[in-house]
Amino acid sequence: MSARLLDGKALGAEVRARAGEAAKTLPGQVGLAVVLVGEDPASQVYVRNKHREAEAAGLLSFVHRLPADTPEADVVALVERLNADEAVDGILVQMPLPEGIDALRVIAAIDPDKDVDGLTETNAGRLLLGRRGLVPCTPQGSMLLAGLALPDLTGKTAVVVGRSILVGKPLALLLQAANATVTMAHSRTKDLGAVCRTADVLCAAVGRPGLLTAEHVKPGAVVIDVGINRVDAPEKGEGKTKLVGDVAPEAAEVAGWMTPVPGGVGPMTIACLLRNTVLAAARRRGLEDPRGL
Ligand SMILES: NC(=O)C1=CN([C@@H]2O[C@H](COP(=O)(O)OP(=O)(O)OC[C@H]3O[C@@H](n4cnc5c(N)ncnc54)[C@H](OP(=O)(O)O)[C@@H]3O)[C@@H](O)[C@H]2O)C=CC1
Ligand SMILES: Nc1nc(=O)c2c([nH]1)NC[C@@H]1CN(c3ccc(C(=O)N[C@@H](CCC(=O)O)C(=O)O)cc3)C=[N+]21
Repeated sequence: MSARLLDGKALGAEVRARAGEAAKTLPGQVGLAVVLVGEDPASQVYVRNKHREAEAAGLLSFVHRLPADTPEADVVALVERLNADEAVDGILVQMPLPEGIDALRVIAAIDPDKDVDGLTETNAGRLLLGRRGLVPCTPQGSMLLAGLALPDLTGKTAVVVGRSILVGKPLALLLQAANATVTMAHSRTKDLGAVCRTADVLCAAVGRPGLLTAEHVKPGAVVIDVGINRVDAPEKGEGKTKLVGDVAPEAAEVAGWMTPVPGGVGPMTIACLLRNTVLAAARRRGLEDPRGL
């Protein structure tokens, strides 16, 4: 058996197109501000992609680049300016922040109603309590991809490997909200293979290339690979690298459905960021959530 592909590029394009259509129905232009501190090469690529996709969807995109040695207080002051800026509907502070800047303090400065990353305590709390808020983009994108394979997760078993605030924890909450029976695994989990093999939906958000293999996968399972790892690729030529996930490619022999890396959860993350920005814009204008978003 070979797993069917859960295509994040194609679904992401649909989600972006719907976000663009919904943005057009709102008065004024929808604005997204991205803050990038320092020169992390991966972050630069992501921020460029976010800017390009936002503009392609008809949103205004403001990218604020600050040097790595910017004092925390200046980053916080920029966030506060963006909170007060009427043209800005969504604020994203790209992680990781340089050493010496406390990410929690910067995140805490973001207006929760502009927090399109869903990282503030307010939005994390809303998600926990099942109230309307802004849901982190990567977990949201993971759920949309899982939904292509299993439109109804009721009674299904789900295992989430990884318990970060950005991915693992919110993803487990979304799976629970969708009536799955959820297990969370992490670096202290005993017999990860046995735990993972219980999963109808197996989600990997770890950051270790190939940590999960065919042995971790229940036959026919839906595998959502959130991991984005840059590794050497000597087969492509000297000094070349490539992106791989947390799940070894041979797992596709056992899985029923699987997300590729690249082209899986990554593109969905950016699409859901645009979706969240349009949602935030509608709510800030006192309007209903746009239909079909
Ligand atoms: N596609 C996308 O859009 C995005 C992709 N990512 C990618 O997802 C991956 C995870 O990111 P993030 O959640 O931020 O990572 P973190 O480093 O914050 O968390 C990693 C988690 O994996 C767990 N872990 C580490 N080693 C093992 C192990 N051997 N067995 C089981 N669990 C383990 C850790 O456990 P413990 O808590 O015990 O330490 C931790 O909970 C990365 O590759 C990142 O690049 C991230 C964000 C967006
Ligand atoms: N505040 C904050 N919010 C984030 O959501 C956030 C962050 N910081 N820091 C880093 C992680 C990582 N992340 C990705 C987004 C898109 C791709 C993506 O588009 N990936 C493409 C490939 C891109 C490439 O070729 O490098 C793919 O998987 O197909 C990947 C990773 C968002 N993150």
